[in-house]
Amino acid sequence: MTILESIRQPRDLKALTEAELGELSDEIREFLVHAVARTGGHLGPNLGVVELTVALHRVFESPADRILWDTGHQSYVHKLLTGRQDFSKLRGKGGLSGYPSREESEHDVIENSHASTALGWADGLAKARRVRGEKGHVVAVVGDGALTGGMAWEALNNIAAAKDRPLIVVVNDNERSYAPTIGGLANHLAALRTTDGYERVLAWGKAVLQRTPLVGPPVYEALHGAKKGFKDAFAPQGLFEDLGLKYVGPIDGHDIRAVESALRRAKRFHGPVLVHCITEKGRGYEPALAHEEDHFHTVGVMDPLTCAPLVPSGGPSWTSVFGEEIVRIGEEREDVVAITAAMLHPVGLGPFAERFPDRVWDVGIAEQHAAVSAAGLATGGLHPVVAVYATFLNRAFDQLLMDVALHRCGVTFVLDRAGVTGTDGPSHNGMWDMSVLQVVPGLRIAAPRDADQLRAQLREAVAVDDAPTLLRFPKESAGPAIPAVDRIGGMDVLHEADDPEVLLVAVGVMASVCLQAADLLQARGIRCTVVDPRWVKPVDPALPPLAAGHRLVAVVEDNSRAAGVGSAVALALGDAEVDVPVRRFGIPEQFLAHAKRGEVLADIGLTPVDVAGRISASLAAGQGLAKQSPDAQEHQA
Ligand SMILES: Cc1ncc(C[n+]2csc(CCOP(=O)(O)OP(=O)(O)O)c2C)c(N)n1
Ligand SMILES: CC(=O)[C@@H](O)[C@H](O)COP(=O)(O)O
Ligand SMILES: [Mg+2]
Repeated sequence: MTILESIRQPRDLKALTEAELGELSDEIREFLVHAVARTGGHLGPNLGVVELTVALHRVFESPADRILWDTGHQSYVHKLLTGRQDFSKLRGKGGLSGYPSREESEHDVIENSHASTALGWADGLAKARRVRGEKGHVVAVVGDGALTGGMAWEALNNIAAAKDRPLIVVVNDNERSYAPTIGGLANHLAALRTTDGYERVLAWGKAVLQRTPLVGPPVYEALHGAKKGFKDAFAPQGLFEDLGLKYVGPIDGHDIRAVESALRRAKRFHGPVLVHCITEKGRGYEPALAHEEDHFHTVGVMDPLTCAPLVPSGGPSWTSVFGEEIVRIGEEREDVVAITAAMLHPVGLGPFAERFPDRVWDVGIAEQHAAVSAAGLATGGLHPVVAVYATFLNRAFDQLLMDVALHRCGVTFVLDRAGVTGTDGPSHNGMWDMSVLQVVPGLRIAAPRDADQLRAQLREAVAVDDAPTLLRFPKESAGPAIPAVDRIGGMDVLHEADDPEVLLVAVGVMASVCLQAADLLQARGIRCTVVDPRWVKPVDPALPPLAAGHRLVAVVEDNSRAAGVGSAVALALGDAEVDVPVRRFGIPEQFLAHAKRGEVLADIGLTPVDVAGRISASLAAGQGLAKQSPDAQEHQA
């Protein structure tokens, strides 16, 4: 039995010797590389927190002490030490989640994936403990990247204000988000890390320790106790101490003894403490360390020896199509600039940054700032393209509404990972954008159905300089081109029939589902028109008159059914007094468990067979009995 297998719960760690802890760390890294290579997942971040996680679980008594992981993508080691060692279906249907999950364990507190929230949670939990007179520590682990998010600073402002309320913030500083973390905060962390004299003092301390093994631990404690003095003498004045947090660090986050010592001192302190740990993303796995772009932040299924992908790609990704086209547009228009929220490569802006390094900004994990800054750029005469994952735009709703739309700024938002993303679980699906954004006056939303449409609609979007525009597309490959057979208004007709009964409105990537559903319906003698509205907000004025020539309208979208495109179409038909029932096919109003995208779509009935089956059942039940029937009622699927 390996040491790792012998760890069933955190308390099992306490009996291990220093040598065994070293062995355990090696075993964990070996386990992570092989397990994550089999399923895909967040490899680099987890390789970086092995010793930190072991130390946390040796010093604190989870779950009585609450250990919170910001973003949650670095919680695999925590899972391994809290009784979850079956990683065979990690992020897959029925397997472990890629993030903390309350359903999985009493040791998990926040079910996250959106960054920069853990400090706010910690603030609330610490306050609750105080009010209820409960004992126990609250510890929040936050990355240097997550610390660039505004929410983290709102929380720190509150945490620092309560001098007598214990709360421990552990900064896991690996100098990277995906790419190196940017900005004033990153510079400050670097200054704390690299002050020459301070480094020399630390090196001297380590050397003393190594020479005196018997008195090592007490000397270590004394050395760390004296650190504040050293820091004042040699390091720049700490921003955190100026704010009112006790600063402990910087600590070598791969030295379990050093981390434990720092955590124990933090635990004894009766107010807010920040422990600054220096770690290495991808630690112990050469291919990750050598990977300049992101140190294997996430990997797909791969061979752990060669790192060759084991799942064939299905053609160019949506991301790469966007990435290439925005460079072409950039060549033609000098005013087009780009913004990323710490995800330059994942959103496809890498080539643009290479070609136009002065026309792209990484603003950190700060979607709200990205939107407001874009409003400023637009007002300053440029056309910004803000590229984010769909789920993260939720953060910037108010800024899109009040700063961009109210001021009629020509800003283009590009939402990658829209719709069901699947394996990253409930918080990562980009399934709300077309609902929450319906209410934004002046905003135009495009949902391209294929790569050609993405290129064309991106160009249409950046041509709008007096209102916000937005494009959304899903994860993975863009699939084959879907030709139009006709154009009505601004909409592409994808399939026609004589005397059609059903109008299928295919939103973006759901075009292929609708075409297949139309074939299935045709086989049952039900004739369909399939139309791709291209721009789904506002509803094309040609849609209501087209709908009037059918018995039933079915809107199929990879977005929440609640208040999405289907609802907007129903509203437009109502306003135009077109009395044809509308069935809405979309994502039910629920949080979707992690599984592959295809599995999730099948579970929620967004497949051609389901769509066709439900449409023919509606018709058989008498819905849309006659074209333009005055009695037809709008149908809520
Ligand atoms: C609001 C939000 N925006 C973007 C992301 C995408 N994202 C996931 S992890 C990450 C980088 C996190 O860096 P850091 O906190 O330093 O953790 P590390 O991976 O370095 O351990 C980003 C940008 C996110 N999770 N949440
Ligand atoms: C934690 C987080 O938000 C990202 O790391 C995300 O998991 C990446 O998703 P993709 O793998 O789809 O880029
Ligand atoms: Mg980091």
